[in-house]
Amino acid sequence: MSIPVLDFSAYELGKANVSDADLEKLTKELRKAFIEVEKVMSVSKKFFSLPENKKKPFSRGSFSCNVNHGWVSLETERHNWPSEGVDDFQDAQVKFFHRCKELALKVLRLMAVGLGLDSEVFVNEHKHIGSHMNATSLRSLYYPPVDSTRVKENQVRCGEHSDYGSITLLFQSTEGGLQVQNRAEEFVSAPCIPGTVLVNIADLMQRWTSDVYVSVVHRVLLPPAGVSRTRQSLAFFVQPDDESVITCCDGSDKYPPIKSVDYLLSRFNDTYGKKTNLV
Ligand SMILES: O=C(O)CCC(=O)C(=O)O
Ligand SMILES: [Fe+2]
Repeated sequence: MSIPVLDFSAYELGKANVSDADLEKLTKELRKAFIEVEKVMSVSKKFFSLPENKKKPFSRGSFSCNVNHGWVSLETERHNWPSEGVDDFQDAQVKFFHRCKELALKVLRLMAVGLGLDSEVFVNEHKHIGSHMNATSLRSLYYPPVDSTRVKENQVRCGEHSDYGSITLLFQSTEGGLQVQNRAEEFVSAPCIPGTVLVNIADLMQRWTSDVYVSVVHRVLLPPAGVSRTRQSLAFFVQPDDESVITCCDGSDKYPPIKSVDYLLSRFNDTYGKKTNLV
């Protein structure tokens, strides 16, 4: 699976007017990037694994509507706070935090519309980003150069996990190293395209949408032996407001309602030691 790359310029930060048509187009692309690509991949895979005689009736050339439609058999075709010591650290981080917040709200709007929901459904539960009533955080990561003679067994840069909140905006340096798991449970390398922001669906969003938007398992491996390269990234972990109760938006009871802060704390306990039981 390749990771979809969308042009967000129609709805970029600071843009005052966005036409309904542009917004609708971007909403569809976003929905497709989050859901439909995987769907198409999986049905295609099913089709390809059928026996030859089941595929033949759908061969290219047998559709009167379009000569190019249809299946082509093999071999047919020839063709990633310190306020002292670093000037402007705090100022830069705070400004960046607010820009991320605005971008995240935009993405959340489109995600809601993409599900046929009111555009503000998710945004309404993210009213307090940047205050003590919301746990959204900006994490700045730097992975130092690696001395391959001192690497421990099975050591990685960041172990496989999915993020806890609604979405994560990830900004990565060009060295790469991030891998994301597709629905076939294979890890694929995320490309580092300058100027792009990687959007990860996180676990609360998966619960919220009853598994329509599925959270992504990801990891960062060490560079190959002998390669000392560093990695730097900025992760903006978007979390619903502490007191928001996340309930399946399709009205189902696939996941029981849970308070955002309770969910986050239980996940932190799991990550940092204590075990909690959640449904
Ligand atoms: O270095 C990265 O880009 C991954 C960081 C990450 O996944 C995390 O902190 O949750
Ligand atoms: Fe992560």
